[in-house]
Amino acid sequence: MERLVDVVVVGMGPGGEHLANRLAGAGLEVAGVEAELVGGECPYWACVPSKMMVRAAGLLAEARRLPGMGGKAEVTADWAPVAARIREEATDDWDDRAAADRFTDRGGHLVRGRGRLAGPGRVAVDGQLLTARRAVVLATGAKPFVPEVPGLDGLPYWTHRQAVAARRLPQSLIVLGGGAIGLELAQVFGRFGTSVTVVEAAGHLLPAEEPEAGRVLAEVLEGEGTTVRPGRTAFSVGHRPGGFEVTLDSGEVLYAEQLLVATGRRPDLTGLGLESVGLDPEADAVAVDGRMRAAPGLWAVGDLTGRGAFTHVALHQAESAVRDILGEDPPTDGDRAVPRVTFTDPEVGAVGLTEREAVERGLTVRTGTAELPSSARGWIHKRGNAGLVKLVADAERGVLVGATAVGPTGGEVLYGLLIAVDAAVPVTRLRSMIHAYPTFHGAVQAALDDLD
Ligand SMILES: Cc1cc2nc3c(=O)[nH]c(=O)nc-3n(C[C@H](O)[C@H](O)[C@H](O)COP(=O)(O)OP(=O)(O)OC[C@H]3O[C@@H](n4cnc5c(N)ncnc54)[C@H](O)[C@@H]3O)c2cc1C
Ligand SMILES: NC(=O)c1ccc[n+]([C@@H]2O[C@H](COP(=O)([O-])OP(=O)(O)OC[C@H]3O[C@@H](n4cnc5c(N)ncnc54)[C@H](O)[C@@H]3O)[C@@H](O)[C@H]2O)c1
Repeated sequence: MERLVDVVVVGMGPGGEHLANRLAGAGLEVAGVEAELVGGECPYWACVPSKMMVRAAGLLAEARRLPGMGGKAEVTADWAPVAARIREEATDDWDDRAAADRFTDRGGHLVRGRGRLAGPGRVAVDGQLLTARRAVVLATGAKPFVPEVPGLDGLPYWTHRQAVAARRLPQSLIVLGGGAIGLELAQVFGRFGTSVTVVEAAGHLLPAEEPEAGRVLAEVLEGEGTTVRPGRTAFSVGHRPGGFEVTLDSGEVLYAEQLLVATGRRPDLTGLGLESVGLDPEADAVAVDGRMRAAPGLWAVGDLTGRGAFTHVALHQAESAVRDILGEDPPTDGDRAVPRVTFTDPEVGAVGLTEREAVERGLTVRTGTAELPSSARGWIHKRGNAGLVKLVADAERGVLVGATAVGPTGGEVLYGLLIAVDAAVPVTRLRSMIHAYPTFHGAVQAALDDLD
């Protein structure tokens, strides 16, 4: 069976769904191909349910902070309402009817199945051939990267999907990987009573961010009873009834009821038929230009492009591709400053370059740091006030090229820093601004003063 449309979108996660809905809404004939659920990873197994978990765990932590601050509370953690909320409110029990209807109500043609390029402008899906007059867009996301650890293959370990769908929490958990997924979930489970150990290969947690952020997180997690093993990897893994046995490269042996592998996500290009359009199926990601073009008539957006695996990046890229496909005014720049927030407590908000990245680029780097507990708001806040603001400036241009805000609202404090970095606001101008008192973002002023 063959079908001719204007645009074929392969993969209907945040990137593909946004693009398909926008183009269908603009009157184009759009076929959206989806192998699992319309909406992709973010609403069903990632951002949304994990942030519901984070919110619940945050409430427990705040209640436990009451003594010495405002009374006392007897806190009894209960996973049942979290599991129910994930099923009923976040995922409709992993049913994508609402998202599918949003697309088809706009006139979109939803094709269930796994799409594969079959030459320029052509996509094959289970015996059906879709031909695009105007564009094919790849938006197939990424898959968990599981390291080759002896014994691990074939064992019933968790990825984030099983963690998010858990109806019952394990008594103990080893988390392999101290990045965003590992730390958000480790803290949630720890606060609900699971005994958690985090194993991170790099020298500090959250190695993509400033080391100071990783150190603050390690202190907070350890203070909550979580064991942290930075600079360690798994040497071997075994499993018997009752749980997992993980031997670290140091020789230490860890035991736990469950193992969560959170060692990164990678674009999965296998089976996409990239060779049929002259692209390398062995590449790490699908390379794109500033308009998200991958080849003539072919666009790619989202995690698949390897350019920052965040929903907001997928949406931004999708909008660039939409405008390019519609032939509208120049598409939005693909090189804007990318904000990143890890939703631990404290949150880690970051934008632009870390100090090390700035030095590696040969910039004349100045850094300024302010500790949150010694800021006015941090001191008032008291329990749960761990955090800092770190700024990275290019001294020659007199602008910030990177910034990190760790704290109870680090992701929100980030907004001002995002504007400063993205718009290259001169440091002299930032210093002359008035910061409201007493706010967490007030610490930015002290960090600016520290740049000298
Ligand atoms: C636990 C977790 C928490 C996260 N939290 C956040 C967060 O708080 N904030 C944030 O910004 N990001 C977060 N992320 C990252 C975010 O989920 C991704 O960046 C985002 O989902 C990427 O969107 P995408 O459209 O590129 O791909 P995906 O969401 O992966 O969607 C790709 C879709 O393509 C489909 N597909 C794949 N191959 C084919 C094929 N051949 N044919 C048809 N369909 C196919 C898949 O089934 C899927 O539905 C989190 C990720 C995880 C795992
Ligand atoms: N809040 C958010 O926006 C959010 C939340 C979760 C995930 N995400 C996205 O999902 C992506 C994947 O998340 P992730 O946490 O899996 O990846 P990640 O790359 O952020 O972290 C993986 C960690 O695992 C470590 N690691 C790798 N191999 C290891 C090994 N053998 N033993 C021990 N440690 C090992 C790495 O050093 C790294 O710190 C992230 O890049 C992020 O973009 C975003």
